[in-house]
Amino acid sequence: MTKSIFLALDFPNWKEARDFLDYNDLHGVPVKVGMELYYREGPQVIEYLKQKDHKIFLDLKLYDIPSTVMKAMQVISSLEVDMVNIHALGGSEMIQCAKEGLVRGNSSSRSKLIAVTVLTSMDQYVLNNEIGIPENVVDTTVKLSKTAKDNGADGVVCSVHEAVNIKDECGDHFITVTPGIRLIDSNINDQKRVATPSFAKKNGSDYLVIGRSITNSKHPRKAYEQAVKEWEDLL
Ligand SMILES: O=C(O)c1cc(=O)[nH]c(=O)n1[C@@H]1O[C@H](COP(=O)(O)O)[C@@H](O)[C@H]1O
Repeated sequence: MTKSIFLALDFPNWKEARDFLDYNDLHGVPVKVGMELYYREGPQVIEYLKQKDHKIFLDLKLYDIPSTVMKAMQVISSLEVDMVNIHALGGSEMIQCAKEGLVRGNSSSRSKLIAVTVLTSMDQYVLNNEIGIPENVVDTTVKLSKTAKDNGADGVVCSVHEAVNIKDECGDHFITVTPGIRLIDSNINDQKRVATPSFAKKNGSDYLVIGRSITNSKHPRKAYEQAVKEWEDLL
């Protein structure tokens, strides 16, 4: 799959998501389906989006004991999405089981397994004082990325600010997916580690995830085009 921007479809139901895509003429753009939409609509939302030729990142961030994650991934693999994610914090055995589940569910699975490192809504203070991880954010994301890679993940979710370090340690083929993207003048909301699309491109991101900078914009189509332009100017 070519490097691209996933539009986060953080909507409460398929009708709202579909109306947004239709009204703003965003047919066929790569999309991310997260917990809110998936928990409401279930697997049929994936089928609807496939029928409309969207590439799909299914963002359910699995994080549980290894056998549970394996069985869940077995089910998810039948959806044949382009990317699916887990939390790297689940550790090596859970990551291996996620991969194993994808293969058991569908031996020719083409879904990329992506591990979330440190959520972009967290900063150094939270990591050190609330979670109890003493290292800084960059070292933590790099360590989690190495664990993810060594145990079968195809890439990670991280912020733009760690992507170069992760590429240095894990190699250029190891995928970096970066949310926390803001167009200039957008509200950062609950995100802490943010960056613009052009900064992301220069700093080791393979895929961007953008939600509210586009969905809350007065002109979502224009906002999407601006993001793509910033991104593609640098390709
Ligand atoms: O896995 C993700 O997609 C994810 C990981 C992360 O660390 N941070 C993060 O924001 N996300 C998702 O990326 C999207 C970002 O949305 P906006 O902040 O509105 O652009 C949301 O759907 C989040 O669930």
